[in-house]
Amino acid sequence: MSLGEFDLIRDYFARAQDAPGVALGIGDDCALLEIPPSEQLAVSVDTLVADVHFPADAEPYLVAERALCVSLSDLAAMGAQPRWITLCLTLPAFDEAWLAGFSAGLFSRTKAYGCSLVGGDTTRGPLAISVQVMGTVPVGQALRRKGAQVGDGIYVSGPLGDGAAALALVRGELETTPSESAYLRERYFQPEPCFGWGHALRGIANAAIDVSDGLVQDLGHICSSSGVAGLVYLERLPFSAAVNRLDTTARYQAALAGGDDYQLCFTVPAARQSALEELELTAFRIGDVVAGSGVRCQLNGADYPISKTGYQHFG
Ligand SMILES: Nc1ncnc2c1ncn2[C@@H]1O[C@H](COP(=O)(O)OP(=O)(O)OP(=O)(O)O)[C@@H](O)[C@H]1O
Ligand SMILES: Cc1ncc(C[n+]2csc(CCOP(=O)(O)O)c2C)c(N)n1
Ligand SMILES: [Mg+2]
Repeated sequence: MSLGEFDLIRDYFARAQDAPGVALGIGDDCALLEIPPSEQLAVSVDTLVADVHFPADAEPYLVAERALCVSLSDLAAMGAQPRWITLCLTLPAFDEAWLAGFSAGLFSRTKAYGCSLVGGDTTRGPLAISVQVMGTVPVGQALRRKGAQVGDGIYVSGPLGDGAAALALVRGELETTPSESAYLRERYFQPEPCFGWGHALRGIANAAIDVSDGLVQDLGHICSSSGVAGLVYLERLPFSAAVNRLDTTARYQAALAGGDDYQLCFTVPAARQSALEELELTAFRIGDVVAGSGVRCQLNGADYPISKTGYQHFG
């Protein structure tokens, strides 16, 4: 007997979940969700296309983890708490082994981040995965791209360039030690959304974004939304041991324009710097918000021209 899309949904995704805030989950025309009156709903969707966002032959468990992590990263960047997700799957075939792995990877991460799958859509075609994420944030407290002010410090939550180095490794173009390989593979397939940071920065940061496309492009979004310019001091950028192994040009290229890092980049005014320092998290101050527009980089005081600012699908 051949199995259809309804069997697929029942067998791999329609788990009984007694999840908070879900009045009605998978199985009807819509899910019904309950949002406390003091909270706003934060919603975002990201699509991952085979061989554009992940290698088509990657293990399905890891593909699911990556899809969830990169989508949740946008909620973290807004300071929202993850609550619910929907999943749109386009699959070339009904491959039970692939689905079993994907479903296990997906539910391992929904459990880790405390969110539940409440619906989705399943179609046949070239492999692509869209995860819509929904979170809640106290009214008026979301971190936005707009709000950076001249005089703010520019910070990142952790090392940059891992995404680009990890992609080179996954493609077999980079040789590293076994422990650095393990680190980079984890950064590629399970890029931790910075929920601790997003939450802690509410009331401290003037503006925030997650670094998905590349630092210069993503910081550029903060700058254009806020009507300011960014000055980045390259000698202050934090790198992992694996990225430090790259030559200088490749290292800065990876950090500035590689993308796939999913760190937060944010700005903090001088008056709230001590509150930032009191957090149990270590931020790296990499630059200053200045008057003007765009993002400029300097290396030890000298201008450092940027040839590429980040990933663009049609660039
Ligand atoms: N096709 C679309 N229709 C409507 N809005 C869109 C569309 N594509 C993107 N957007 C919106 O444009 C804004 C920027 O989207 P973008 O995808 O660049 O941000 P992002 O999700 O932070 O980046 P990334 O996809 O690299 O993680 C978001 O508010 C997004 O919702
Ligand atoms: C197999 C493979 N090839 C290339 C890349 C690099 N890449 C693809 S999309 C993107 C930006 C974020 O995407 P979006 O803007 O669509 O959210 C980056 C850095 C990858 N991750 N996997
Ligand atoms: Mg984003």
